[in-house]
Amino acid sequence: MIERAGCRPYDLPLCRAWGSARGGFARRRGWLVWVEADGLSGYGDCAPLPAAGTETYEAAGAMLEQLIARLHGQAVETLLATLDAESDTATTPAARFALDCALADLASRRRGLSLRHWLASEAVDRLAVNAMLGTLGAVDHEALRLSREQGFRVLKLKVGVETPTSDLESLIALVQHQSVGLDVSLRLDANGAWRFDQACWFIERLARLRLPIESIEEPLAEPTPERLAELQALAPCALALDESLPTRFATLDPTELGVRRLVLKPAALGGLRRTLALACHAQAAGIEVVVTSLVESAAGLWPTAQLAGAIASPIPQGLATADWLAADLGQAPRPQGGWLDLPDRPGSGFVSTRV
Ligand SMILES: O=C(O)CCC(=O)C1=CC=C[C@@H](O)[C@@H]1C(=O)O
Ligand SMILES: [Mg+2]
Repeated sequence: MIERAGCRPYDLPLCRAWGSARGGFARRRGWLVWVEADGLSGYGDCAPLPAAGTETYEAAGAMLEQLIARLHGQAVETLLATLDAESDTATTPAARFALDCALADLASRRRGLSLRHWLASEAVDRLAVNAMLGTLGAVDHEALRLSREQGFRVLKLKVGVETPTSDLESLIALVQHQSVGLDVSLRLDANGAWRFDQACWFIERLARLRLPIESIEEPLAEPTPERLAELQALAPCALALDESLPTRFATLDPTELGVRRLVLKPAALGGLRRTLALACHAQAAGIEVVVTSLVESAAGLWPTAQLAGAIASPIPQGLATADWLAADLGQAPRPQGGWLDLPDRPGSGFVSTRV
């Protein structure tokens, strides 16, 4: 039975501004959510980011208050099941994700299991992760070199902030300057910047020039399955849906979206087990999956990484975002040599260090 629960707001500055074709941010605001039962605590993070598909900060705060008010005296398993049942129709995924994580953290601690093993017995302990370098126009050769030296083999860059012509020029310059392509490839994220004709132009050139592109997230401003399938047929790499992924999973057929890959942000999809179910469904149908963070605090990054461990996709995961934050709520998972090793301890791994 939940004996106590609550949340407290946080406001964390970034080391440098995050940019994307859907706009950027210089700080992350949210709430650290906690639940307590049997002398144990569980933590979650509510860090709404509407550009990535969540509700607004105000809507998340209001929903969090309602969700927390109904916890007291309820059994953890009942609450988890209720959240899962309601999530498909909910319009407040970030608030639900926070509570889901706090309850799942508590439930897995109670069972003495890491959160990933609580989610899936065949979970892996090690994940390949990509580096996130920022917008293509702002990235310098030094950052690229450093990431390679640190052991990252997939480097993610935001495109679509500049014109397609200018992005292509920058990419060519970057690739020529560095030995990208020998052992490193680039993951591009257009965040819905391009018209169909612009995307075709860009992708045809990438193919012709044989640039070492690992995948492209959200190429289209109007991402219909038909247009995406046409584009995917032209592309020399996987195209991925991210923020435009439909959230009503019950009726979703991953093979009919037109792309080879799904980027899953559990904080934008409303919960851990619901994202796990979608990932299993997609992988069984031959669609690749990548789990990524929402550039949130350690309280959200830990359960997101644990979920990725449960999903066990071999593709580098978008979990190397802790270094973007100049302050945090606890120690965050940090990759070494391009890999993230997940701890064996019970729960998500998050320990709150600020009071
Ligand atoms: O995928 C990664 O490596 C990190 C996460 C990431 O890139 C994102 C998180 C949140 C908002 C977005 O701008 C961006 C994305 O769209 O994938
Ligand atoms: Mg993306």
